[in-house]
Amino acid sequence: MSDVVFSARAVTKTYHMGEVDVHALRGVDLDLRVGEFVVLLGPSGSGKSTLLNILGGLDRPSTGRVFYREGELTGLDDAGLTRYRRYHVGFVFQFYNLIPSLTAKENVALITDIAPDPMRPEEALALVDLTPRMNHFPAQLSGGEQQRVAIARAVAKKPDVLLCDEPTGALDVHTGVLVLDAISRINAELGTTTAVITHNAVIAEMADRVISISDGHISGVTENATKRGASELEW
Ligand SMILES: Nc1ncnc2c1ncn2[C@@H]1O[C@H](COP(=O)(O)OP(=O)(O)OP(=O)(O)O)[C@@H](O)[C@H]1O
Repeated sequence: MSDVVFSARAVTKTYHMGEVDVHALRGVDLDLRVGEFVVLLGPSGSGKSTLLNILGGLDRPSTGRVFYREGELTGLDDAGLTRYRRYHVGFVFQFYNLIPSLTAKENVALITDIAPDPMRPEEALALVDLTPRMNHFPAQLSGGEQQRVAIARAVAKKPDVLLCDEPTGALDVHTGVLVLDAISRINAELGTTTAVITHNAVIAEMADRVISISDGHISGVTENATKRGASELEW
């Protein structure tokens, strides 16, 4: 069996803004392997979110092809992409998007209620060290705790891939480290292929591989001979 989860081939994305064409991706070739922890590193506007959204089936390339395991995402219709996202992908964004009137456990249960083979909400919250806060509402949790609820919600359906867009963007260092630690533990313990977008080069030290993106291109790929744990990072 191939160890490749995603393959992107000659992927471009152009946004047409009135008279102006914005070339967000200018020809990306990329393979992501089963179980790896990848950081997508690049400056603002370089195309990181666009690439992650295409891999996650939230958006489509303008040209090029994207494969997920033995299927082709670029061959799916909208219903197919929705199924793909629902069953295979967990997303974590910079802002947590929790429902304020539901507790942490209830926010996670929203997903576990519709997934085919989920873990229990309690289990997902234990993975991110939030057992004691399970019955708290978002307003009663710190930013980092809310982000960990969002991570629990993303992984509770046991997705194959976890895609995180600036998960620590709104957090201070200490809280950011706790969030990154939760993400890397999930990658290690569940084997969930994980991609994290950041423009913070320090975070790249946690990854198996660092994919550098600039101006819509992949400008470099490096393997980290040794990975650093989240608690060893400082920025
Ligand atoms: N929906 C859209 N419509 C028009 N242009 C867009 C859209 N989404 C992204 N872009 C443009 O595409 C380019 C790449 O954006 P993208 O969000 O992928 O970059 P990024 O590297 O994730 O940036 P950041 O770190 O600031 O989030 C930018 O020039 C952006 O303005």
